[in-house]
Amino acid sequence: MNIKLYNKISPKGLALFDDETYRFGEDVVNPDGILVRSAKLNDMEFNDELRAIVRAGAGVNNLPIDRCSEAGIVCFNTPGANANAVKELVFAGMLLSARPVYNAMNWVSTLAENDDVSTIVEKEKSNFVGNELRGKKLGIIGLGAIGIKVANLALHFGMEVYGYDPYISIDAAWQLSRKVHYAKTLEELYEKCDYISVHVPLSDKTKNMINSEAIAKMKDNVCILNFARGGLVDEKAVVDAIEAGKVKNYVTDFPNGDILHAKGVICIPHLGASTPESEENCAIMAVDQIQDFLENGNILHSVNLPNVHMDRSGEARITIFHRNAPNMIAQITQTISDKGINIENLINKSKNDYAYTMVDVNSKDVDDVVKELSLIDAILKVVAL
Ligand SMILES: NC(=O)c1ccc[n+]([C@@H]2O[C@H](COP(=O)([O-])OP(=O)(O)OC[C@H]3O[C@@H](n4cnc5c(N)ncnc54)[C@H](O)[C@@H]3O)[C@@H](O)[C@H]2O)c1
Ligand SMILES: O=C(O)CC[C@@H](O)C(=O)O
Repeated sequence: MNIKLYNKISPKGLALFDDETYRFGEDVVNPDGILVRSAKLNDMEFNDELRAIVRAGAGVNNLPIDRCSEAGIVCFNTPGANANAVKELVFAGMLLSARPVYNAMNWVSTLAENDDVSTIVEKEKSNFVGNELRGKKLGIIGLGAIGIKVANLALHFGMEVYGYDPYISIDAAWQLSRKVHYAKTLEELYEKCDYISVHVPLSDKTKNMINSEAIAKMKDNVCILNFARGGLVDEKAVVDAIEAGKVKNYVTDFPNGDILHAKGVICIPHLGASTPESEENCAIMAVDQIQDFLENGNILHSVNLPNVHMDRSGEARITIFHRNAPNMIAQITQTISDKGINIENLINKSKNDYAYTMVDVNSKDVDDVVKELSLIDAILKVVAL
């Protein structure tokens, strides 16, 4: 099978590919699977053989999910695999805002070796006084893998933490410290917090959620941290609010030409997940997930289909990506039994508009069945394994 790589995928993950079955690289053509990090695949044409795209990371706004679903391509990500790395950098960002370390270090570097450095430092250090995080209020928007870790760590810094996430998962809620205050509305979080950190996916609903209206509700001198996606923040509104003295800093992992040299903006070059540890975690999860899917049809951590796992039985497995429409199981089983093939085992699960069925059958001779199933209107892709 052919796996096309975009971006640098950790060799620790790639080493898990079985050499006899897989060929991988950046120059692979007609891939069965794609592994990608931040490369934008939104406008890419995909080949018919392509069955899976795995985003080795969390955000999937660089994938055309709707178009993939219609083409029967399963999209995956690796939830939580880089969350610790991002959490740590969020605190670096918070500290860079609280204490003017960056400007102070720049100033120190202007001193000459033959200066009386220690005397000058002691005399001038009062120019670089900052605040402590302890006792300050941190608001976290989005309590997923990263938001939870940031919230829990902030408590150890002595911060008072407010969290907002109307869609929080049960797993996530279990991991969140009881000491985190539950903000019922964004307004509550905005009016209370000195630091506001955004950890939600970028979507049509969340685009520009931090805009001038939101900023107007925030406390004066607030620091806004964005380690999620540039598009979540209306950058012009933030830059204007910094100029007006309303916002102290905007710390972002997503710089661009418009904000690069703006006053009060602290730009980090998308380093949130750039640690060997998280690159390895993401790559290992991505390779495990794509291999189990391409070889067995099992799905774990897809963003357009639910988790589906079935132990192998019978002589062959038929996997079917279809619309979540009425009468699909009846049509599938009828088509198979019309060919005199017995079904050993079957699983069907759906997620929103799409569904996935795996059928284990007692015959290896399934080419005709696959062809007939492919002709059914709501079926988007059929593969025999
Ligand atoms: N800087 C980096 O390198 C880096 C690394 C990893 C992730 N990210 C970004 O961070 C985002 C979050 O990552 P994660 O791993 O925590 O994802 P996650 O899916 O575990 O968590 C996202 C959380 O946001 C919540 N949410 C969604 N819409 C919301 C809304 N309108 N208001 C409040 N909460 C909302 C969800 O319920 C979920 O709990 C990713 O989507 C990605 O864009 C950036
Ligand atoms: O791969 C990276 O370096 C960044 C990943 C990050 O943006 C994510 O969404 O997981």
